[in-house]
Amino acid sequence: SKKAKIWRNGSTNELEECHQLLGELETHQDAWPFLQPVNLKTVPGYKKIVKKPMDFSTIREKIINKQYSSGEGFKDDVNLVFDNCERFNEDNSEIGKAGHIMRTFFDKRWTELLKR
Ligand SMILES: Cc1ncccc1N[C@@H]1CCC[C@@H]1S(C)(=O)=O
Repeated sequence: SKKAKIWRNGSTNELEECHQLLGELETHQDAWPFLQPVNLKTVPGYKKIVKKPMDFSTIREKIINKQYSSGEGFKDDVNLVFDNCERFNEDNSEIGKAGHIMRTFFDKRWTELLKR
């Protein structure tokens, strides 16, 4: 069977680790563009260009409502936030730069959480 993932604190409670990591994302100084859903009324083109909007508050709701069955679903939604950001924003824009910083931060913390 699939080798169980042992998390940093030895817990196998993946979703508790995800909830903790979400808190770190939300309080990061460069999280400001991603805290709430992109405003589809005030951001021209976003609704058409970005097929699956995602943001940190929506991820929080999904954790609370137990909509993730594993850490993988959580990781996929966090990466969706950053992929949407890259698709819509120039790399050297303020929002684009924040997205790259946040993705690097997330990738590092995700790797630290996962001990095979
Ligand atoms: C993440 C993103 N991607 C494309 C355009 C805009 C945004 N964020 C904006 C910047 C600050 C908050 C607004 S928001 C989240 O209120 O739309």
